[in-house]
Amino acid sequence: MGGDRRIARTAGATCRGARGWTSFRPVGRRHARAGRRCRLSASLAFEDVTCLRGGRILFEALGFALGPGEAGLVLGPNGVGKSSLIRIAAGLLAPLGGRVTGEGARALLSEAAALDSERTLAVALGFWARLDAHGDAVSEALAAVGLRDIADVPVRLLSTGQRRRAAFARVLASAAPVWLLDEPGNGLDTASLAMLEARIAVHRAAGGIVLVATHQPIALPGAQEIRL
Ligand SMILES: Nc1ncnc2c1ncn2[C@@H]1O[C@H](COP(=O)(O)OP(=O)(O)OP(=O)(O)O)[C@@H](O)[C@H]1O
Repeated sequence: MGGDRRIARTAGATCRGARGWTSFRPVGRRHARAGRRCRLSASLAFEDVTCLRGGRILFEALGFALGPGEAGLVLGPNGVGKSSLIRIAAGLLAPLGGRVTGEGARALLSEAAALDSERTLAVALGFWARLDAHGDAVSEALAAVGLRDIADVPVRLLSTGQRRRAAFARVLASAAPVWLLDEPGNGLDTASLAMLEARIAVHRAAGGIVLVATHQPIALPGAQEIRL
């Protein structure tokens, strides 16, 4: 993976964290964050990743690495490739060059919630949670995002903000240590945004990793900025 410290580079992109340039570190090491012992073992790294989409290079030779408890914040104007980066991290889009490595399952929140619109919220979420072998996590996840009272409502009847919270509940119920969140705050009111930030903080405190692409301000203390 190269040297211990590597300057993230890309055509017109920078990658910098609160503690300076990204550094690669051994996977699975105990991460002392705020004096806490981490329970999750996770990592995510982009190494010289180049993205071609629609015949256009969106970013080139992009590199960054996230260890337990860390967050990456993908920033940039419309159409620059933020969602494409998240899709590459999720394994849904192959990079033209470079590679993505990491440890731990990844959960994706994207524009499409991928919840069966004809099923009730609880059943639609349960489908995915059972695939992830965490079927019993649905009720807890719905409570966490404030949707337990409408667990029996069909997904198609949910409002925009409720739909986004349901998509986030799917991430919570997955128990994946690596969260890939594409515009997670879209459609959320102030209280829901605060809930999202709080859940992300709890996840990171437990050693989880979060990679967020967003237009709106989301509190991610100490996050590495990945500017496209
Ligand atoms: N399936 C596709 N096929 C071809 N080109 C695509 C496809 N999806 C997106 N693109 C193009 O890739 C570029 C980057 O799109 P992407 O959605 O990653 O940008 P973004 O930074 O997330 O934008 P926004 O801030 O508007 O959400 C855009 O020019 C878009 O037209």
